Order: sequence, then C-alpha cells, then structure tokens
Amino acid sequence: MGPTRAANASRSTPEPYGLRTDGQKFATPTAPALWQAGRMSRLLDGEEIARQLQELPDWKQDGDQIVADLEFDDFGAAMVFVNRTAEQAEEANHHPDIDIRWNKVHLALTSHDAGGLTQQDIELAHRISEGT
Ligand SMILES: C[C@H](O)[C@H](O)[C@H]1CNC2=NC(N)=NC(=O)C2=N1
Repeated sequence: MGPTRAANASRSTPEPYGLRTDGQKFATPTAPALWQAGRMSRLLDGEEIARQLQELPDWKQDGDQIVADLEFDDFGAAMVFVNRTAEQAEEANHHPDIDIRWNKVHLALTSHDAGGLTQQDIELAHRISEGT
C-alpha cells in the first residue's frame, strides 16, 4: 500500500520520479517539478545573462546559447583543451557542442531540457574558462 495522491501532494519534498509506490502511471515531470527536485535550472532572463557574462570574457550570448571562440598554438593543444573540457562536461553532466578546426575551438552551451540558458551553462562556462 503506497501513499495516496493527496498524501503525496502534501509532502514538502516530492518523491523522486521512478519511485512511486501507489501504482499510478508516471507522469512526464513538469518543469516546475524538475526545478523543485533540483534536476533542472530555471531559465535566466536577459539581464541576468548580460550581468553574468561580464565575468566571462571568453563568452558571448548567441540567441539561446552562450558561445566561445578559442584559439590554440596547434591542433594538439586544442585537443588537450577539448579533452579537459570533455571531462568537466561529464562531471557536470552538462555538455557543450564542440567544433574543432585545427587550432580553433568553438563551444556552445545551452540547457536543452529548459529550452534556453540556465545557471548550469554559466557554471560550466566558468569551469571551462578557468585555466585556459
Ligand atoms: C539526461 C541528461 O541529464 C540530459 O540529457 C543533459 C545532458 N547534457 C546536457 N547538456 C547540455 N548542454 N544541455 C542539456 O540540457 C543537457 N542535458
């Protein structure tokens, strides 16, 4: 016997999706439910993005993305950077689009699940730019 819908609704912390014991079919989690569960950031507005980009000189906004164009001594140096970026992306479970052209690397970050820019994009941009 699992909790009733009413009991569930009154919980302050929602049960994680996938662990419902009341036999109800899983609903597609709504954006507010995911934000509350801490698995999705809310969209940032234009002012917040502009303010935070002041601390990220390598990055600029391009529509729903933030992008960085970086140049290295040669292909090998670019690949060292890209591999480090890949590790950071895996740690964050947030992954930039990466375009490599010999010594030039173009990175683009957006939060596909939220449909635009979130704090996750800003945080990963900081991590990527530290040490470049
Ligand atoms: C299931 C997993 O959390 C999602 O697919 C993650 C993976 N990496 C991601 N990376 C980026 N940049 N945006 C996302 O929305 C995203 N979603």
